Amino acid sequence: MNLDEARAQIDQIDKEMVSLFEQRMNAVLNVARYKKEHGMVVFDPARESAVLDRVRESVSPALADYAVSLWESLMELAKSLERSIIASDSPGVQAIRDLAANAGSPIPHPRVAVQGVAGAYAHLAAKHMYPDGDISFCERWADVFYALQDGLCDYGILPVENSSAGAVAEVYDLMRQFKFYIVKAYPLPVKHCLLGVRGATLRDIRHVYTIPIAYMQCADFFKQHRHIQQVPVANTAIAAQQVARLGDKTCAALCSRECAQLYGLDVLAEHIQQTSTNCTRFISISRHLEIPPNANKISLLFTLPHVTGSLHRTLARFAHGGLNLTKIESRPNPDKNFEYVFYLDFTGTLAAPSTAELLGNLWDELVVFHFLGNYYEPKA
Ligand SMILES: C=C(O[C@@H]1C=C(C(=O)O)C=C[C@H]1O)C(=O)O
Repeated sequence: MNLDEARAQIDQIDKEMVSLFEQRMNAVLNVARYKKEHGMVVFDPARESAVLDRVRESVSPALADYAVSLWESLMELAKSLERSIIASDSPGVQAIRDLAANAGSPIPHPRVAVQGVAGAYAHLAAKHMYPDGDISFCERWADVFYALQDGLCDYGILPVENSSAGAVAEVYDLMRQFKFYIVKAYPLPVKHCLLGVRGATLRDIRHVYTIPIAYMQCADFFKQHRHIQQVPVANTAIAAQQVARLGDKTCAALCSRECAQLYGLDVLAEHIQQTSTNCTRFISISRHLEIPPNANKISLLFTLPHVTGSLHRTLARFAHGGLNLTKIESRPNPDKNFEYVFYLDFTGTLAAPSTAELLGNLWDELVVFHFLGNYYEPKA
Protein backbone atom coordinates (compact mmCIF):
# COMPACT_ATOMS: atom_id res chain seq x y z
CA MET A 1 0.00 0.00 0.00
CA ASN A 2 1.42 3.41 -0.88
CA LEU A 3 1.14 6.61 1.20
CA ASP A 4 -1.87 7.99 -0.68
CA GLU A 5 -3.76 4.72 -0.30
CA ALA A 6 -3.02 4.51 3.43
CA ARG A 7 -4.13 8.12 3.91
CA ALA A 8 -7.30 7.53 1.93
CA GLN A 9 -8.02 4.69 4.34
CA ILE A 10 -7.42 6.99 7.34
CA ASP A 11 -9.74 9.62 5.83
CA GLN A 12 -12.49 7.03 5.46
CA ILE A 13 -11.99 5.79 9.06
CA ASP A 14 -11.98 9.38 10.40
CA LYS A 15 -15.28 10.01 8.66
CA GLU A 16 -16.82 7.08 10.49
CA MET A 17 -15.15 8.06 13.77
CA VAL A 18 -16.44 11.64 13.57
CA SER A 19 -19.93 10.31 13.06
CA LEU A 20 -19.48 7.90 16.01
CA PHE A 21 -18.02 10.70 18.12
CA GLU A 22 -21.10 12.80 17.43
CA GLN A 23 -23.37 9.89 18.31
CA ARG A 24 -21.43 9.27 21.55
CA MET A 25 -21.64 12.96 22.56
CA ASN A 26 -25.38 12.97 21.83
CA ALA A 27 -25.77 9.92 24.08
CA VAL A 28 -23.75 11.80 26.73
CA LEU A 29 -26.21 14.71 26.45
CA ASN A 30 -29.03 12.28 27.23
CA VAL A 31 -27.09 11.03 30.26
CA ALA A 32 -26.57 14.65 31.35
CA ARG A 33 -30.29 15.45 31.08
CA TYR A 34 -31.11 12.35 33.13
CA LYS A 35 -28.52 13.29 35.77
CA LYS A 36 -29.85 16.82 35.99
CA GLU A 37 -33.41 15.58 36.44
CA HIS A 38 -32.34 13.15 39.16
CA GLY A 39 -29.87 15.42 40.94
CA MET A 40 -26.89 13.21 40.08
CA VAL A 41 -23.25 14.36 39.82
CA VAL A 42 -21.34 14.40 36.52
CA PHE A 43 -18.37 12.25 37.46
CA ASP A 44 -19.07 8.54 37.95
CA PRO A 45 -15.70 6.84 38.65
CA ALA A 46 -17.15 3.28 38.80
CA ARG A 47 -18.76 3.69 35.37
CA GLU A 48 -15.51 5.13 33.95
CA SER A 49 -13.49 2.15 35.25
CA ALA A 50 -16.00 -0.23 33.69
CA VAL A 51 -15.79 1.62 30.34
CA LEU A 52 -11.98 1.51 30.40
CA ASP A 53 -11.90 -2.20 31.36
CA ARG A 54 -14.16 -2.99 28.44
CA VAL A 55 -12.01 -0.95 26.04
CA ARG A 56 -8.85 -2.70 27.24
CA GLU A 57 -10.43 -6.12 26.79
CA SER A 58 -11.77 -5.37 23.31
CA VAL A 59 -8.56 -4.09 21.71
CA SER A 60 -5.37 -5.97 20.76
CA PRO A 61 -2.89 -5.89 23.70
CA ALA A 62 -0.32 -3.86 21.71
CA LEU A 63 -2.83 -1.01 21.37
CA ALA A 64 -4.48 -1.28 24.81
CA ASP A 65 -2.61 1.69 26.38
CA TYR A 66 -3.29 3.88 23.33
CA ALA A 67 -6.96 3.01 23.39
CA VAL A 68 -7.29 3.66 27.13
CA SER A 69 -5.65 7.06 26.69
CA LEU A 70 -8.07 7.93 23.88
CA TRP A 71 -11.09 6.89 25.95
CA GLU A 72 -9.86 8.84 28.97
CA SER A 73 -9.80 11.94 26.75
CA LEU A 74 -13.21 11.11 25.32
CA MET A 75 -14.65 10.86 28.83
CA GLU A 76 -13.08 14.19 29.83
CA LEU A 77 -14.78 15.78 26.82
CA ALA A 78 -18.02 14.03 27.75
CA LYS A 79 -17.86 15.49 31.25
CA SER A 80 -17.11 18.99 29.90
CA LEU A 81 -20.23 18.71 27.76
CA GLU A 82 -22.28 17.42 30.69
CA ARG A 83 -21.09 20.28 32.86
CA SER A 84 -22.40 22.76 30.31
CA ILE A 85 -25.85 21.39 31.21
CA ILE A 86 -25.68 20.49 34.89
CA ALA A 87 -24.02 21.49 38.13
CA SER A 88 -24.25 25.16 37.23
CA ASP A 89 -25.70 25.90 40.67
CA SER A 90 -23.71 23.45 42.75
CA PRO A 91 -22.38 24.75 46.12
CA GLY A 92 -18.92 25.33 44.60
CA VAL A 93 -20.24 27.34 41.66
CA GLN A 94 -22.40 29.35 44.05
CA ALA A 95 -19.40 29.95 46.33
CA ILE A 96 -17.33 31.25 43.41
CA ARG A 97 -20.17 33.52 42.29
CA ASP A 98 -20.58 34.84 45.86
CA LEU A 99 -16.85 35.58 46.08
CA ALA A 100 -16.98 37.54 42.83
CA ALA A 101 -20.14 39.40 43.86
CA ASN A 102 -18.69 40.41 47.24
CA ALA A 103 -15.24 41.47 46.01
CA GLY A 104 -14.24 44.86 47.42
CA SER A 105 -12.59 47.95 45.94
CA PRO A 106 -8.94 48.99 46.22
CA ILE A 107 -8.11 50.88 49.42
CA PRO A 108 -7.10 54.53 48.82
CA HIS A 109 -3.71 55.61 50.28
CA PRO A 110 -3.08 52.07 51.55
CA ARG A 111 -0.54 50.92 54.10
CA VAL A 112 1.78 48.62 52.17
CA ALA A 113 4.26 46.21 53.80
CA VAL A 114 7.39 44.92 52.05
CA GLN A 115 10.29 42.79 53.22
CA GLY A 116 13.72 44.40 53.47
CA VAL A 117 14.70 48.05 53.70
CA ALA A 118 14.53 51.03 51.31
CA GLY A 119 15.93 50.18 47.87
CA ALA A 120 14.83 46.51 48.01
CA TYR A 121 13.33 45.26 44.75
CA ALA A 122 10.05 44.71 46.60
CA HIS A 123 10.20 48.39 47.56
CA LEU A 124 10.59 49.39 43.89
CA ALA A 125 7.69 47.07 42.96
CA ALA A 126 5.53 48.49 45.78
CA LYS A 127 6.12 52.06 44.52
CA HIS A 128 4.93 50.99 41.05
CA MET A 129 1.94 49.10 42.36
CA TYR A 130 0.81 51.67 44.96
CA PRO A 131 2.24 55.11 44.03
CA ASP A 132 0.16 56.72 46.80
CA GLY A 133 0.91 53.97 49.33
CA ASP A 134 2.47 54.38 52.76
CA ILE A 135 5.26 51.80 52.63
CA SER A 136 6.65 50.07 55.73
CA PHE A 137 9.36 47.42 56.02
CA CYS A 138 9.43 43.95 57.61
CA GLU A 139 12.41 41.75 58.38
CA ARG A 140 11.28 38.47 56.79
CA TRP A 141 8.73 37.41 54.17
CA ALA A 142 6.71 35.71 56.91
CA ASP A 143 6.56 39.05 58.77
CA VAL A 144 4.73 40.60 55.78
CA PHE A 145 2.06 37.89 56.20
CA TYR A 146 1.87 38.48 59.97
CA ALA A 147 1.59 42.24 59.43
CA LEU A 148 -1.36 41.63 57.11
CA GLN A 149 -2.94 39.13 59.49
CA ASP A 150 -2.65 41.56 62.40
CA GLY A 151 -4.15 44.41 60.39
CA LEU A 152 -0.91 46.42 60.50
CA CYS A 153 -1.06 46.91 56.73
CA ASP A 154 -3.63 46.74 53.91
CA TYR A 155 -1.42 45.04 51.33
CA GLY A 156 1.80 43.01 51.37
CA ILE A 157 4.20 42.90 48.41
CA LEU A 158 6.08 39.65 47.79
CA PRO A 159 8.28 38.14 45.07
CA VAL A 160 6.91 34.88 43.69
CA GLU A 161 9.03 34.07 40.67
CA ASN A 162 12.14 35.20 38.80
CA SER A 163 12.42 34.71 35.04
CA SER A 164 15.75 32.86 35.29
CA ALA A 165 16.05 31.62 38.90
CA GLY A 166 12.46 30.32 39.20
CA ALA A 167 9.92 30.25 42.02
CA VAL A 168 10.38 31.73 45.49
CA ALA A 169 9.43 28.52 47.30
CA GLU A 170 9.10 30.07 50.75
CA VAL A 171 6.51 32.58 49.55
CA TYR A 172 4.46 29.80 47.91
CA ASP A 173 4.48 27.89 51.21
CA LEU A 174 3.41 31.01 53.11
CA MET A 175 0.55 31.50 50.61
CA ARG A 176 -0.69 28.00 51.52
CA GLN A 177 -0.47 28.71 55.25
CA PHE A 178 -2.19 32.10 55.24
CA LYS A 179 -4.48 31.87 52.17
CA PHE A 180 -4.68 35.61 51.57
CA TYR A 181 -5.92 36.87 48.22
CA ILE A 182 -3.71 38.07 45.38
CA VAL A 183 -5.10 41.43 44.25
CA LYS A 184 -2.35 42.67 41.88
CA ALA A 185 0.79 41.39 40.19
CA TYR A 186 3.68 43.30 38.68
CA PRO A 187 6.66 41.98 36.69
CA LEU A 188 9.59 44.18 37.76
CA PRO A 189 12.62 44.32 35.44
CA VAL A 190 15.58 43.47 37.68
CA LYS A 191 19.04 44.80 36.87
CA HIS A 192 21.58 43.84 39.51
CA CYS A 193 24.58 46.01 40.43
CA LEU A 194 27.63 45.26 42.53
CA LEU A 195 28.06 48.08 45.06
CA GLY A 196 31.14 48.65 47.20
CA VAL A 197 32.25 51.23 49.73
CA ARG A 198 33.65 54.51 48.41
CA GLY A 199 37.03 54.01 46.75
CA ALA A 200 36.74 50.20 46.43
CA THR A 201 37.34 48.59 43.03
CA LEU A 202 36.06 45.30 41.67
CA ARG A 203 39.52 43.78 42.26
CA ASP A 204 39.29 44.46 46.02
CA ILE A 205 36.08 42.48 46.45
CA ARG A 206 36.25 39.10 48.22
CA HIS A 207 32.72 38.83 49.66
CA VAL A 208 29.36 39.61 48.09
CA TYR A 209 26.39 40.11 50.42
CA THR A 210 23.08 39.26 48.86
CA ILE A 211 20.03 37.01 48.79
CA PRO A 212 20.80 33.61 47.15
CA ILE A 213 18.11 33.96 44.44
CA ALA A 214 19.75 37.21 43.25
CA TYR A 215 23.20 35.56 43.26
CA MET A 216 21.76 32.74 41.08
CA GLN A 217 20.65 35.34 38.52
CA CYS A 218 24.27 36.48 38.15
CA ALA A 219 25.87 33.00 38.06
CA ASP A 220 28.00 33.75 34.96
CA PHE A 221 29.46 36.92 36.45
CA PHE A 222 30.48 35.09 39.64
CA LYS A 223 31.94 32.19 37.63
CA GLN A 224 34.27 34.76 36.08
CA HIS A 225 35.05 36.20 39.54
CA ARG A 226 35.58 32.98 41.49
CA HIS A 227 37.49 34.69 44.29
CA ILE A 228 34.26 36.46 45.38
CA GLN A 229 32.43 34.41 48.05
CA GLN A 230 28.71 34.70 48.62
CA VAL A 231 27.48 35.88 52.05
CA PRO A 232 23.73 35.17 52.13
CA VAL A 233 21.50 37.77 53.80
CA ALA A 234 17.72 38.20 53.87
CA ASN A 235 17.41 40.95 51.27
CA THR A 236 19.45 42.80 48.64
CA ALA A 237 18.98 46.23 50.20
CA ILE A 238 19.80 44.85 53.68
CA ALA A 239 23.03 43.66 52.01
CA ALA A 240 23.76 47.23 50.84
CA GLN A 241 23.04 48.57 54.33
CA GLN A 242 25.39 46.01 55.92
CA VAL A 243 28.21 46.69 53.42
CA ALA A 244 27.91 50.43 54.12
CA ARG A 245 28.06 49.77 57.89
CA LEU A 246 31.07 47.44 57.61
CA GLY A 247 33.06 50.02 55.60
CA ASP A 248 35.30 47.17 54.37
CA LYS A 249 36.71 47.50 50.83
CA THR A 250 36.63 43.71 50.34
CA CYS A 251 32.86 43.52 50.80
CA ALA A 252 30.25 44.37 48.17
CA ALA A 253 26.45 44.12 47.91
CA LEU A 254 24.51 42.69 44.99
CA CYS A 255 21.40 44.82 44.75
CA SER A 256 19.54 47.55 42.86
CA ARG A 257 21.26 50.69 41.56
CA GLU A 258 18.95 52.74 43.82
CA CYS A 259 20.87 51.40 46.85
CA ALA A 260 24.06 53.23 45.79
CA GLN A 261 22.61 56.63 46.57
CA LEU A 262 20.56 55.44 49.54
CA TYR A 263 23.54 53.90 51.35
CA GLY A 264 26.44 56.00 49.97
CA LEU A 265 28.03 53.17 47.97
CA ASP A 266 29.87 53.12 44.62
CA VAL A 267 28.71 51.12 41.60
CA LEU A 268 31.53 48.65 40.82
CA ALA A 269 29.69 46.69 38.12
CA GLU A 270 26.22 47.05 36.70
CA HIS A 271 23.65 44.91 34.89
CA ILE A 272 25.53 41.75 35.81
CA GLN A 273 22.49 39.44 35.70
CA GLN A 274 22.55 36.61 33.12
CA THR A 275 19.76 37.92 30.92
CA SER A 276 18.98 41.46 29.82
CA THR A 277 15.27 40.65 30.25
CA ASN A 278 15.68 39.48 33.87
CA CYS A 279 12.41 40.07 35.65
CA THR A 280 10.80 39.18 39.00
CA ARG A 281 7.04 38.86 39.42
CA PHE A 282 5.73 40.51 42.56
CA ILE A 283 2.26 39.99 43.96
CA SER A 284 0.21 42.16 46.26
CA ILE A 285 -1.70 40.16 48.87
CA SER A 286 -4.73 41.25 50.84
CA ARG A 287 -7.12 39.90 53.48
CA HIS A 288 -9.99 40.89 51.20
CA LEU A 289 -10.69 39.85 47.64
CA GLU A 290 -10.61 42.60 45.00
CA ILE A 291 -11.37 41.90 41.34
CA PRO A 292 -10.63 44.92 39.12
CA PRO A 293 -12.60 45.36 35.88
CA ASN A 294 -9.42 44.67 33.86
CA ALA A 295 -8.56 41.48 35.80
CA ASN A 296 -6.72 39.12 33.44
CA LYS A 297 -5.20 36.45 35.67
CA ILE A 298 -6.51 33.83 38.07
CA SER A 299 -4.51 31.93 40.70
CA LEU A 300 -5.54 28.71 42.42
CA LEU A 301 -4.15 26.33 45.01
CA PHE A 302 -5.31 22.70 45.25
CA THR A 303 -4.37 19.13 46.01
CA LEU A 304 -5.28 16.15 43.84
CA PRO A 305 -6.02 12.51 44.62
CA HIS A 306 -2.84 10.45 44.30
CA VAL A 307 -4.05 8.35 41.35
CA THR A 308 -2.78 7.90 37.80
CA GLY A 309 -3.60 10.79 35.51
CA SER A 310 -5.31 13.08 38.05
CA LEU A 311 -3.12 16.10 37.18
CA HIS A 312 -3.42 15.35 33.46
CA ARG A 313 -7.22 15.17 33.69
CA THR A 314 -7.46 18.37 35.72
CA LEU A 315 -5.24 20.33 33.33
CA ALA A 316 -7.21 18.94 30.37
CA ARG A 317 -10.29 20.70 31.75
CA PHE A 318 -8.49 24.04 31.43
CA ALA A 319 -7.45 23.18 27.89
CA HIS A 320 -11.02 22.23 26.96
CA GLY A 321 -12.17 25.56 28.37
CA GLY A 322 -9.66 27.37 26.11
CA LEU A 323 -7.76 28.66 29.19
CA ASN A 324 -4.06 29.38 28.85
CA LEU A 325 -1.98 28.24 31.84
CA THR A 326 0.86 30.65 32.60
CA LYS A 327 2.43 28.91 35.61
CA ILE A 328 2.24 25.68 37.53
CA GLU A 329 4.16 25.14 40.73
CA SER A 330 4.13 22.19 43.08
CA ARG A 331 5.25 22.27 46.70
CA PRO A 332 5.36 19.49 49.30
CA ASN A 333 2.09 18.90 51.13
CA PRO A 334 3.12 18.94 54.82
CA ASP A 335 0.05 16.84 55.71
CA LYS A 336 1.01 13.94 53.39
CA ASN A 337 4.59 12.80 52.75
CA PHE A 338 5.58 13.03 49.07
CA GLU A 339 2.25 14.37 47.97
CA TYR A 340 1.99 17.88 46.59
CA VAL A 341 0.08 21.13 46.67
CA PHE A 342 -0.38 22.58 43.18
CA TYR A 343 -0.47 26.29 42.37
CA LEU A 344 -1.91 27.23 39.03
CA ASP A 345 -1.98 30.62 37.28
CA PHE A 346 -3.90 31.15 34.05
CA THR A 347 -5.19 34.00 31.97
CA GLY A 348 -8.87 34.52 32.53
CA THR A 349 -11.62 36.28 34.42
CA LEU A 350 -14.42 35.13 36.71
CA ALA A 351 -16.73 37.32 34.62
CA ALA A 352 -16.64 34.48 32.04
CA PRO A 353 -19.45 32.12 33.21
CA SER A 354 -17.67 29.00 31.89
CA THR A 355 -14.53 29.87 33.91
CA ALA A 356 -16.53 30.52 37.09
CA GLU A 357 -18.26 27.19 36.54
CA LEU A 358 -15.03 25.25 36.01
CA LEU A 359 -13.61 26.67 39.25
CA GLY A 360 -16.89 25.97 41.08
CA ASN A 361 -16.78 22.35 39.92
CA LEU A 362 -13.20 21.97 41.11
CA TRP A 363 -14.26 23.52 44.43
CA ASP A 364 -16.96 20.82 44.72
CA GLU A 365 -14.73 17.93 43.73
CA LEU A 366 -11.33 18.55 45.34
CA VAL A 367 -10.61 18.03 49.02
CA VAL A 368 -8.36 21.11 49.12
CA PHE A 369 -9.18 23.95 46.72
CA HIS A 370 -8.51 27.66 47.26
CA PHE A 371 -9.31 30.46 44.92
CA LEU A 372 -6.38 32.85 45.39
CA GLY A 373 -7.58 35.72 43.23
CA ASN A 374 -8.50 37.28 39.91
CA TYR A 375 -6.26 40.27 39.39
CA TYR A 376 -4.53 42.43 36.79
CA GLU A 377 -0.96 41.69 35.76
CA PRO A 378 0.66 43.81 33.02
CA LYS A 379 2.80 42.06 30.40
CA ALA A 380 6.47 41.62 31.36
C1 LIG B 1 -21.56 9.82 30.33
C2 LIG B 1 -21.45 9.70 31.65
O1 LIG B 1 -20.78 10.64 32.45
C3 LIG B 1 -19.37 10.60 32.67
C4 LIG B 1 -18.71 10.24 31.40
C5 LIG B 1 -18.54 8.92 31.04
C6 LIG B 1 -18.26 8.54 29.63
O2 LIG B 1 -17.96 9.43 28.83
O3 LIG B 1 -18.39 7.36 29.30
C7 LIG B 1 -18.64 7.95 32.08
C8 LIG B 1 -18.92 8.25 33.37
C9 LIG B 1 -19.11 9.63 33.85
O4 LIG B 1 -18.01 10.02 34.59
C10 LIG B 1 -22.07 8.58 32.40
O5 LIG B 1 -22.24 8.74 33.62
O6 LIG B 1 -22.40 7.59 31.78
